[in-house]
Amino acid sequence: MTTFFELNLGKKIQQAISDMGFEEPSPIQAQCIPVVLTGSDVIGQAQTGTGKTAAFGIPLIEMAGPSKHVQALILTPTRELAIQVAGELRKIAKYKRTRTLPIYGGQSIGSQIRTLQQGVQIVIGTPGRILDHLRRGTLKLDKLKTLVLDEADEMLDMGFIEDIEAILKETPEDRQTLLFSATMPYEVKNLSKRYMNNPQNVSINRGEVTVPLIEQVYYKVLERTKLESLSRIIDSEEVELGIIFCRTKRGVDELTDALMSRGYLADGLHGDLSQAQRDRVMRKFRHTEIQLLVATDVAARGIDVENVTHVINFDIPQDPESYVHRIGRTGRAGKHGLALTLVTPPEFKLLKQIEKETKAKLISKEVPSLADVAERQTEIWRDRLVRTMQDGKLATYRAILSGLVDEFDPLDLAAAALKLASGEDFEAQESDYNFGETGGAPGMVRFFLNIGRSAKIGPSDLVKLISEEAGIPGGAIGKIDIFEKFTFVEVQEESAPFVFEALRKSRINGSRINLEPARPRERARK
Ligand SMILES: Nc1ncnc2c1ncn2[C@@H]1O[C@H](COP(=O)(O)OP(=O)(O)OP(=O)(O)O)[C@@H](O)[C@H]1O
Ligand SMILES: [Mg+2]
Repeated sequence: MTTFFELNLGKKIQQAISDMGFEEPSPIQAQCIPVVLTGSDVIGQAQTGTGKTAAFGIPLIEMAGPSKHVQALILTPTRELAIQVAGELRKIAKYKRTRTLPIYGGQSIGSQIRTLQQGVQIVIGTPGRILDHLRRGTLKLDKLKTLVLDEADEMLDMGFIEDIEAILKETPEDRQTLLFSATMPYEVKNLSKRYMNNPQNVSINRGEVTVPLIEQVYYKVLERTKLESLSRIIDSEEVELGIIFCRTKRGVDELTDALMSRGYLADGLHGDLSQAQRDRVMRKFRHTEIQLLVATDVAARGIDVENVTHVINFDIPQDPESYVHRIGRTGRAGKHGLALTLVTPPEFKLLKQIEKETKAKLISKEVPSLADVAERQTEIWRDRLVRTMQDGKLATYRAILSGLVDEFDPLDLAAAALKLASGEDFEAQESDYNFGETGGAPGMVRFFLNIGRSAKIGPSDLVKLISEEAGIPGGAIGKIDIFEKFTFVEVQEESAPFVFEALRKSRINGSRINLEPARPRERARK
């Protein structure tokens, strides 16, 4: 087993790597770093989440000299990835202070130009904006020593190849060229030889492209009940962070809205959003302010967010490479992950093709029934409770309870605590969900709001807000049930149209309220 020490890296870099918490090099790092340091061209292939970024990042920083010219250029297919790779390089360069800069579209070109003028040694960018700078003469690559194509097969694909060739023309012939990806189809490897000089192949785990730590499952679903299937699947899983992939931008918008109105903490990411919006969504996801990131393939490659437990293909990916990269957003750096794919009948052929080309075995599971979901929820809460108890550090809570156990039944106390903590009123759900069957109050219409307890708005605030916005007396508002992620409000029938109109237009904490008259829910099958 190689250690970072044995790789003969500078002290400052070794210290930085140790600060990053890396104890030993991953296989691709152990094999690539020495070869890259000799100046060779390298084609590096290793599974998703196995540290390819540092496999080129560490030697790049090691080789960076004091000259203020751009010495290395890393190209990535998306802006988010450019930002992330730049972040990882900055960490490696923490003590050496090599100057790095991410350059991507949608960001002020002026500030990029000013930083470039001050001298940058390593640029990380997306092809379009890099070309823009080359044409303006604000970026010069004539002293470039190393060019890296991260996600190389994507970069050499039709969508990017012209831009890449145009950029290559601006670089010295004798540059070092490094290609990295988890997938490297034969044709791409062949094509890449045109741009490389006697490349060394470093390939880890030949023949097995997906990560064994990712459990792969598929569900047979029908197009028209896909959303309901997805909700049940999510509700019966313990999702810490999940990425849900859709085929189109519009699909992302629609699914995001639908999930939000069902009370999930979700937000969408695709290429038609402004850069500020894209940044905000990624930040919220990285800080776990949202639980579900709904995205197009813009998030399929390279994106590394800690604790993504689930990847869900709401729409099955169109080719096996996309599948490999999408599911690779989980199961990273030695962690387990779950990849769930929804498949409609006409898509079965695609599924078979994915299985064949990735040599992966997807297990088939049934979409859970409502009764299954209820059972799973109970299990999930039971597990969480036991885990919390076993983790200890309960002194404060025990102190609160110690005065109560003499007076009340401990089981009742525990039940009340669980009710509070779960934020779900399982008892209330029995009757309220089945509106129309066990009956909401007569003469009342119930509304469903996508704001919940997390919005920190109490019942009296809601009464005030609704009565003011809709111009109805407060007395027209009946029962309000605030759950963790959503709220039910009952309103007298004659006031309902005003409430509907008013709430549709209003915002709470800056975001649009999703509102719909509550429909009777399917009764859990017993
Ligand atoms: N030697 C190491 N020890 C521990 N963690 C590491 C090591 N190298 C990298 N990591 C961490 O592993 C995670 C995945 O690394 P990285 O994003 O470079 O994977 P990748 O191989 O580029 O994956 P992808 O194919 O999806 O782009 C990152 O969070 C990174 O910080
Ligand atoms: Mg990567």
